[in-house]
Amino acid sequence: MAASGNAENNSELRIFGGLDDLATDLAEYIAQLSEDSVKERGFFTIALTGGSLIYLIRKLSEAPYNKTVDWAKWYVFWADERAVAKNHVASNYKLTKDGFLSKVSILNSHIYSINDNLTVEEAAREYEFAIRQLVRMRTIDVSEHNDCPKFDLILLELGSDGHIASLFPHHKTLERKEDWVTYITDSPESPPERITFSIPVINSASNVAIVAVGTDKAMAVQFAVDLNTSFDAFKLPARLVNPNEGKLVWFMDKPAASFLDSADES
Ligand SMILES: O=C1O[C@H](COP(=O)(O)O)[C@@H](O)[C@H](O)[C@H]1O
Repeated sequence: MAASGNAENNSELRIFGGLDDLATDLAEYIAQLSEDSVKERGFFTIALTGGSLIYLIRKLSEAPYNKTVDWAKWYVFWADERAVAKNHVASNYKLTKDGFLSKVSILNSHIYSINDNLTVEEAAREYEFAIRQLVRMRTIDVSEHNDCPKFDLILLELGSDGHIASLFPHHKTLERKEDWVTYITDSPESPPERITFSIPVINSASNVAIVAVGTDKAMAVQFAVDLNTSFDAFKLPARLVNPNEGKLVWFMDKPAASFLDSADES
């Protein structure tokens, strides 16, 4: 693995020769954050997304983590969801349940999936309300910077157009400052209706990790990571990820990192 950091914005790039090494390191990173959060606050609040990410966190359900992680302290959320039934192949909940949740002992009452029986607007409001209750009880920490929830970890996957969660280039959701959870009805990727965390919520997390794998992500990675290049961030939502008080770690394979100078060092 090649690693490099940027002290100015508290970010780190981890570049791996293969997906198995990436998955091993990602599992260790999540397990360590879980241990630290449980020690510090008694809970671990994690927001997941869809894509190949769920396959890449599979090692958490294997030894030693299946035994060593304090699963009873986990609270699981989704940073985005597609407006489809929970048993639909495009559902991020289904993907996560089949690939991860069904293999570890997280309490059902700690799994906060997004309601698939409402309009996206209603589902977003309901989800935000549930998160507000958990912030009030301090199960989810609160940001000292604003009143936003401070998740212990938000785990995102980069889209080849630079989208993260369901925040797409040039979309008006990128400007939402007040909403914690918002919705779209015109996603450029199917399905068109989706629910998503807003940028302020993502940037209020204690830790944000972005996974990028494959050559089709290389261009988006370059513009998201190289903050010295002038570039309109609204064209590339991942560039807007800059945790206020937290840390950002990128996990990528060599093809995704191939346009970065640091990729040559590994
Ligand atoms: O639509 C989505 O895409 C991203 C990942 O992008 P992909 O092009 O690699 O599939 C995913 O993280 C997000 O949760 C999802 O809804």
